[in-house]
Amino acid sequence: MKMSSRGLDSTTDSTSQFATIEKTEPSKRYTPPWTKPYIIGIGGFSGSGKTSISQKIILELNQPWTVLLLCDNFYKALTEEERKLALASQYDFDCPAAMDLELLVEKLDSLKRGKKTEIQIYSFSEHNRTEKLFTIYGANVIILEGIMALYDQRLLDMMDIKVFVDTDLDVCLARRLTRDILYRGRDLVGALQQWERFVKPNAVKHIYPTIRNADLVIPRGLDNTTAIDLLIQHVKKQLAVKSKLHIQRLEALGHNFQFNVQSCKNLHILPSTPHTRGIHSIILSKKTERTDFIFYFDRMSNLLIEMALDTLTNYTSVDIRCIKDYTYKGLKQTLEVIAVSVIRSGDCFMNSMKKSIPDIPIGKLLIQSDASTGEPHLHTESLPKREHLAKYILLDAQMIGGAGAIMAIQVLIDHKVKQEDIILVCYLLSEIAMRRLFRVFPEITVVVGKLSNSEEVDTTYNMEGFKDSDWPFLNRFIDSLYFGTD
Ligand SMILES: Nc1ncnc2c1ncn2[C@@H]1O[C@H](COP(=O)(O)OP(=O)(O)O)[C@@H](O)[C@H]1O
Ligand SMILES: O=c1ccn([C@@H]2O[C@H](COP(=O)(O)O)[C@@H](O)[C@H]2O)c(=O)[nH]1
Repeated sequence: MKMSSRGLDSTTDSTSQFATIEKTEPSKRYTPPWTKPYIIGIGGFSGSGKTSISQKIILELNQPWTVLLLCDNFYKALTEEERKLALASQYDFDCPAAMDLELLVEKLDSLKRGKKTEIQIYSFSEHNRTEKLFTIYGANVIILEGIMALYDQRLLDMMDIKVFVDTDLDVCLARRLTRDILYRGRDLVGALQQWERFVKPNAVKHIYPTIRNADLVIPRGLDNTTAIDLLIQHVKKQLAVKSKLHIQRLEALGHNFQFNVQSCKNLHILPSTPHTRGIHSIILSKKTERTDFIFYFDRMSNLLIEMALDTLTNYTSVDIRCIKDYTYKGLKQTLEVIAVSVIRSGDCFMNSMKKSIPDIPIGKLLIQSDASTGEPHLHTESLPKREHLAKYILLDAQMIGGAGAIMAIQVLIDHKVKQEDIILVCYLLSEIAMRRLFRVFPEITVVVGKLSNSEEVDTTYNMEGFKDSDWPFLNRFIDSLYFGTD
């Protein structure tokens, strides 16, 4: 195993960089974790075990949004003539010119900047790109794997660690033959001809020299468990540093930020009346029965959804002809309204949402906190596609640290939704979460059932993580909505 000091143990560098950011611009900056994915490049000969090692890393890292990006998807589209040669095993797929490296650089750059990126899938039996698209958004870790992964300087510059899998060429041939015949629709004679004429000479000429770009060399491929474990431990350590920095940034957001609840025109808190206090009393009580909770939470969500709809100003005048030729000067919505639920607690509002706008388009986001770091992770996003402007009502029942809500809003913004078109509806919101939200997104509108201060909620929690003292009853009831248990 060979290691250089470049890729491994760069922990101190990233920490000091963070300190500089905080010093120059105290706590205002927020960088969503997926805009800085950790990129691992894995190069080596065909059949050396690159894909198998990548799969092992994915399994062991067990990180949401780890993406395997195959260089194989970037073979250039073939002409009819070239395709005939390829089908006869007479086409050279192993020289750098066979690959669309420009496109690969463009796509990796897009992913590195946290953009939603579409990759066309390649068919080995057709020797061509298919119509099938693979969409990647919000990757935490990207593994770029392929024979040319360590070839282009622009790709190397984007990688956090570069790995070369150094397996003996004869072993590679044996493994490649079995795989290509079994899974890639090839026959023995053609596969051997291709190997002798193109694969082997190019491996020596173009691929082996890329070993010098590697931070880590893994001899014997998948069999080298020591080297693979070392790599996995290193990546885990780097990811832990990254998520610690992210949490520190998030935590800093709420501090030293003077925020006046009374004068914020974008914050709408449900007026405290005997009626609304009566509903809070039922919802917040530990003793409330499940059926009562569901009934009164539904009442509460009706009130909050009505409030949210009242904040919309995008109306145009219309003349309504009534009976006896009376004309009513009415109003009509000019923008479509879309509901986005943060699974699962946001779903508690869905009933009321559909009662107000029956055919409302619905999007879903699944954001969960990592139990050990407290860092929120985006697991699923499905948003209705819209070319035109729309208003987005984002629904989440409770917010303590605000990290999940910040991430949810950032996802909408990444989908080209403007801050001023987002209305966040939340039943319970802690003051710290509110300060963080407005610090990062001052233009959003927030509709709240009840603002909770530190007397009601222990704000020393781990961002979105819950302690026993943090509103566990609401979680219990949200669970009961789904699973029918108390
Ligand atoms: N250490 C190993 N022992 C046995 N078979 C292996 C080993 N590593 C990989 N293989 C098999 O060899 C073939 C090629 O491995 P793969 O990971 O696809 O290589 P690459 O992506 O570098 O072309 C696959 O069928 C894989 O299952
Ligand atoms: O249409 C194609 C495209 C590529 N190849 C061969 O694939 C390997 C690279 O893939 P690995 O997964 O790294 O083995 C390359 O050596 C090409 O010869 C192909 O046969 N047909």
